[in-house]
Amino acid sequence: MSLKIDIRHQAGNLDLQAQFTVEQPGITALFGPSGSGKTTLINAIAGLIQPDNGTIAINDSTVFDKGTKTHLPPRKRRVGYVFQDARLFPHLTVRKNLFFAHRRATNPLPDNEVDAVISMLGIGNLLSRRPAKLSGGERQRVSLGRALLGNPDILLLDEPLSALDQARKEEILPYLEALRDQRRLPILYVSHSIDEVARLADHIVVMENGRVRANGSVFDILARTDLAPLTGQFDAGAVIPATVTGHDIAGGITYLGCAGHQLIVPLLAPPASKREQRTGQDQAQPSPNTPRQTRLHIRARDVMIAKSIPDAISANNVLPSTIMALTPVGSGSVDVALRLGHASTGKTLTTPLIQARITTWSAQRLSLAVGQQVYAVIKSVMVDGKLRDTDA
Ligand SMILES: Nc1ncnc2c1ncn2[C@@H]1O[C@H](COP(=O)(O)OP(=O)(O)OP(=O)(O)O)[C@@H](O)[C@H]1O
Repeated sequence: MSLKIDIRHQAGNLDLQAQFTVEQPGITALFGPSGSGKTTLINAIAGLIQPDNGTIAINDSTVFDKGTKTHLPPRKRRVGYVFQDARLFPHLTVRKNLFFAHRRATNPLPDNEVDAVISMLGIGNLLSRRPAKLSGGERQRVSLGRALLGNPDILLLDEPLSALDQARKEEILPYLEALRDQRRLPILYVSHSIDEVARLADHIVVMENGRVRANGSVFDILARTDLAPLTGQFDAGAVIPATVTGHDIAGGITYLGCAGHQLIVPLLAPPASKREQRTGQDQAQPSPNTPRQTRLHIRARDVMIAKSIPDAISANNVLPSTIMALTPVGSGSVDVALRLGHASTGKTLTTPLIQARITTWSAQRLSLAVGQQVYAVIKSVMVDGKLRDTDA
């Protein structure tokens, strides 16, 4: 699965010059300030607009090439598009909306997979309803189902959650995670919300003024404090992958594993319980020792640095780390990029990066330098969208 973009397009004041490749399945977020050209770019991929110049290839099939005058119409591109508003036919039931697209697709999803998609999106009980009788979140799930029934090679999502309130967003996010994890379809996801991107995306393409400013894994891009002004409301810091390895219900804590290290946070309820409670099954208690993947958002201002393992402090999470870079921020602070772990001689660390923001005075007092082995003291982390103090 691949998407190769190399286009140039002038639209009003926008001078779009975008060049990037997505080789992997999973979610690639297209992120950037309003007006940076995200929608124009995915409209070009979908075939809704024709760029002034360049090429677009989906799965090695050229869908646009100015040089050879190739411009496949949208329905021949095997692209699923979900807009901000669901755009369902109001006079048709959910079933008819879904199968309207299925019948017209050149290569529709095989019948034996249709039920799996309907069940994955939790819309089986909505099939006889009209769109007016659905919540905003349900409408977007139907819209996702409609796009998937066309059996696309790539899914384009243009801010699919932005018209929903927080509760409806929380309702639909697990379905997007299931889509990412179960169907292994490449998804290009336009979003303004860095929290959504941090939770969902595997890769990020950062756009600014019609240009691709950065392109890389979600973990590398979000650890770059030089991009923090572009990523806006995001607290400078890092997002790192972790596994929920177990719970101590009596002690009120959850154990997380990350790159061979253990972190402790206040007890987390497994997210599956929300879905199961909605379908009527009761699961009030988290089940102990159920591994699941999650992501931790660690803000730079929540990380302190110690040169040796601190004794008798309340912080539970003290992780051996190696200093990779020291970057001044303004006049009085320094961002310290840290890789988890202490490398043995001659070995290069490939563990996740985190950031600590400390005063210049502290950095000088501790004589911090690149390559030094230190300890990151993590005061709080964001897990499942909530900030959790880890020394509580
Ligand atoms: N058909 C057009 N005619 C004139 N200007 C256009 C046209 N299409 C896009 N633009 C210009 O391109 C800019 C970028 O639009 P686009 O919708 O691609 O940005 P965006 O990054 O998706 O923004 P947002 O996040 O606000 O949706 C717009 O602000 C507008 O000035």
